[in-house]
Amino acid sequence: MTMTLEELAKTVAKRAKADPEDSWTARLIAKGPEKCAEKFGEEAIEAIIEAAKGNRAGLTAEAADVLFHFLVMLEARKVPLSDVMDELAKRQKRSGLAEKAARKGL
Ligand SMILES: N=c1c2ncn([C@@H]3O[C@H](COP(=O)(O)OP(=O)(O)OP(=O)(O)O)[C@@H](O)[C@H]3O)c2ncn1[C@@H]1O[C@H](COP(=O)(O)O)[C@@H](O)[C@H]1O
Repeated sequence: MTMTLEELAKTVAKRAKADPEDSWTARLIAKGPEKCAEKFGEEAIEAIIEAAKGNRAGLTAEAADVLFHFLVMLEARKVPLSDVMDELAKRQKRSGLAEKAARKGL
């Protein structure tokens, strides 16, 4: 069983409109975009800790939390996942090092 980020983003958009009594997504969204961003940051730190420890199972679980809360943060600010993917697609023709060098030249 696998799922795509696009599928999860659709679930997040749907659950954002649910009753906060019944949905973690709706509860977070109801607290506002700043809280959603803060929660994403907390989950990212938990993932960093597991990565630093070399705990693969822990990192897998925390990475899932990061991706879910990343999508909630985007939903809270109404940034579509497709815009993020389009931004990545634009970068596909250029290596990250070349992009960094070009930015330094600005
Ligand atoms: N993928 C997730 C998902 N990942 C994590 N979480 C929730 O995120 C919350 C994280 O809370 P906490 O930080 O308090 O928990 P913690 O990270 O264990 O932290 P500690 O308290 O242990 O330090 C938990 O309640 C998890 O259940 C998620 N909640 C929902 N989803 C997806 O969203 C769908 C809709 O969920 P609802 O919005 O709840 O209906 C679900 O069917 C899933 O597909």
